[in-house]
Amino acid sequence: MNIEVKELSCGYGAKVLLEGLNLTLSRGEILCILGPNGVGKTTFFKTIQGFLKPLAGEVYINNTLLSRLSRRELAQLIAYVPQVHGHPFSYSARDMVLMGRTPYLNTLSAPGKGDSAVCREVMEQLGIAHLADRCYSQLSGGEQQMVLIARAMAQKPTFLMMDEPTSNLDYAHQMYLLRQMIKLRDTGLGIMMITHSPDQAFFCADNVALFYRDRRVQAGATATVLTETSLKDAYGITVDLFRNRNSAGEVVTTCSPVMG
Ligand SMILES: Nc1ncnc2c1ncn2[C@@H]1O[C@H](COP(=O)(O)OP(=O)(O)OP(=O)(O)O)[C@@H](O)[C@H]1O
Repeated sequence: MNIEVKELSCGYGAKVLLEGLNLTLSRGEILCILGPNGVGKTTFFKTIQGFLKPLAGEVYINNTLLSRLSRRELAQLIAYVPQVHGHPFSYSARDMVLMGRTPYLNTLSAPGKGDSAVCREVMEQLGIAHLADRCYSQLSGGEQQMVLIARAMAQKPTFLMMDEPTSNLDYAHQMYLLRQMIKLRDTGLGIMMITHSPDQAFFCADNVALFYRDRRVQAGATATVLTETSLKDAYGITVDLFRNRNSAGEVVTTCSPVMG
């Protein structure tokens, strides 16, 4: 089972942002998408989820052309965690998570006990069960972020797409979330995640796709794609990469910008 992108070009009409993109996300894999602001990462996500037509090329989900899948079929395969923004309605956090069950409900049917049990389970798994009765719009940005992730997990997808999921989280919650992603990856989920942090990619990604301003995308194993040269090329800043053993004995790569 995989998402396969073949010779994909995406953008808006005459505004081409990416060209000739080839990559695959398999189950049990984390793929991080990196690149400068405005380069087309979210546009790529919209294209993969069928909200935007490809300008050229194809997207296949489990060998089926994306355009052949219904919205319901797609929602049972791919869950999306958007960037946090205000929600005008006063739903409880529990009801927000319950919305993740929509792809499994028939028209006019309400969520049942099984759906509630799934929601309870994912909220517990993500450590946010205590937020269930709180009003979503009154939660902090980080708490809202975790609720949106729980909603996506309640969808019981094969693939999870996350747009900067750690942007509102404090340092401890960032690490907690990345560890959860690794656990979910190990249960067979395929995860595609946009991040602005090469360190996060080094921490959790099996593969990365680095988007450049000139429409190029370099995709492959994290250590092969993210180098001092490619990061300078993509972001225009000099960085040093350090490969060390941490106090737990794990080999880790970290990235440090060179000032001046
Ligand atoms: N509906 C639209 N029509 C035309 N251009 C758009 C539309 N939506 C976004 N854009 C433009 O497309 C470009 C890429 O936007 P996108 O949100 O994909 O970038 P991104 O790489 O996700 O950026 P960031 O890292 O800042 O979130 C931007 O210049 C943006 O203004």
